[in-house]
Amino acid sequence: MSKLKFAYTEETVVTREEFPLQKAKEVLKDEVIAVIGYGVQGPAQALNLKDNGFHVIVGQRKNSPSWDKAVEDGWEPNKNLFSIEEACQKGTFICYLLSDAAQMQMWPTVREFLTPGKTLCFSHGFSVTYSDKTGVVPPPHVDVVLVAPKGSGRSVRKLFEQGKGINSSYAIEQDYTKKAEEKTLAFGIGVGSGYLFQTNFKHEVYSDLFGERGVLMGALAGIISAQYEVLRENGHSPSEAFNETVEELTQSLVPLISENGMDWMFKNCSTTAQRGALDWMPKFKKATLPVFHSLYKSVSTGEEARIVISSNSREDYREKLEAELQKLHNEEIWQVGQTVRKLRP
Ligand SMILES: NC(=O)c1ccc[n+]([C@@H]2O[C@H](COP(=O)([O-])OP(=O)(O)OC[C@H]3O[C@@H](n4cnc5c(N)ncnc54)[C@H](O)[C@@H]3O)[C@@H](O)[C@H]2O)c1
Ligand SMILES: CC(C)(O)[C@@H](O)C(=O)O
Ligand SMILES: [Mg+2]
Ligand SMILES: [Mg+2]
Repeated sequence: MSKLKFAYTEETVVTREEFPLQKAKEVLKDEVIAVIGYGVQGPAQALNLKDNGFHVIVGQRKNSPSWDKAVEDGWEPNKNLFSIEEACQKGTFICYLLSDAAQMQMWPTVREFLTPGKTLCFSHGFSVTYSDKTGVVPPPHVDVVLVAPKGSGRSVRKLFEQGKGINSSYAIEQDYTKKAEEKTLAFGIGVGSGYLFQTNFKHEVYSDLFGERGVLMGALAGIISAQYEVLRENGHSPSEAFNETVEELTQSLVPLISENGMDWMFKNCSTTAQRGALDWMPKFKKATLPVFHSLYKSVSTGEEARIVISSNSREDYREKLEAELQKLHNEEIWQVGQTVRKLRP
């Protein structure tokens, strides 16, 4: 565990060099890790743990598409794939990876199996931070911890298969055994984290909800849509509008930002582009800053959590969501994208 300087601030970071896989396996050697839920994060974390040699079982609702997916992925019913209840009973380190709304619904069941000394692990601070809405209040005799990969479950698995890793935040909410931190770090290394940085449940959920509604997904999708629309309204062809909005962003410029930062990406564009981007950057910042302020407020007051819980708990939630995503899929820009992607050399 080292203290690293991030610009002017010192933070705690744990790397694989400091906490090797061998040590992680030693720390968790007597634990049965039960991954509850096999949606997006569940498969990635469970498969990475299994491939890394941990004792892991999966708990999932029977007769569900996720159960069938688990079987397809090689999990065997009654051997290492069980109902949620059975897995919670067998597991000593319970990794709660149902959707956030489902965590709330299944809580009365899961709570029954939290006997003294077990660990309850989350990948999001949602259920515990908004306990006034979710009712998720863990008993005092368990460790309550968090390992939150900072990316989609798809990337968690893909990067692991490529021999790389994603970064994760970690937090300890309750340390009953006095070994919570060691176990959490071992688990974080086990699921394939490249490194782990320290947070707390509240900061994890606030930043995560803010980020995904903002730059990572909501704001990104919004400004992409706006720019495409203006280009199309002004007579630009679909391929030109798409290339100038999405394709160049993902294929050329974001990889440059990833390699060496925004300034370096700017340095590798023309002086014409630099002048215009530097002039327009503050205008976009000014236009969006109030939106970001109201978004943070909506997160910190619990309004976003309330919306998530009320909409995701509805019977017809999946169908409604599918219809919304289908609408996005059918938009001209994303239809054009299908053709453009096929043209990539
Ligand atoms: N999706 C991601 O990549 C990602 C990334 C970081 C953190 N997280 C966090 O990880 C956790 C799991 O998220 P996810 O996106 O993998 O979940 P998900 O939406 O994919 O759902 C996971 C499982 O919940 C089950 N489920 C849904 N409703 C249920 C119900 N009423 N009763 C019982 N089971 C039910 C589904 O069968 C599914 O297998 C959440 O806390 C989420 O915030 C997710
Ligand atoms: C992958 C994300 C957006 O980082 C995650 O937070 C999620 O909720 O799926
Ligand atoms: Mg999230
Ligand atoms: Mg996230």
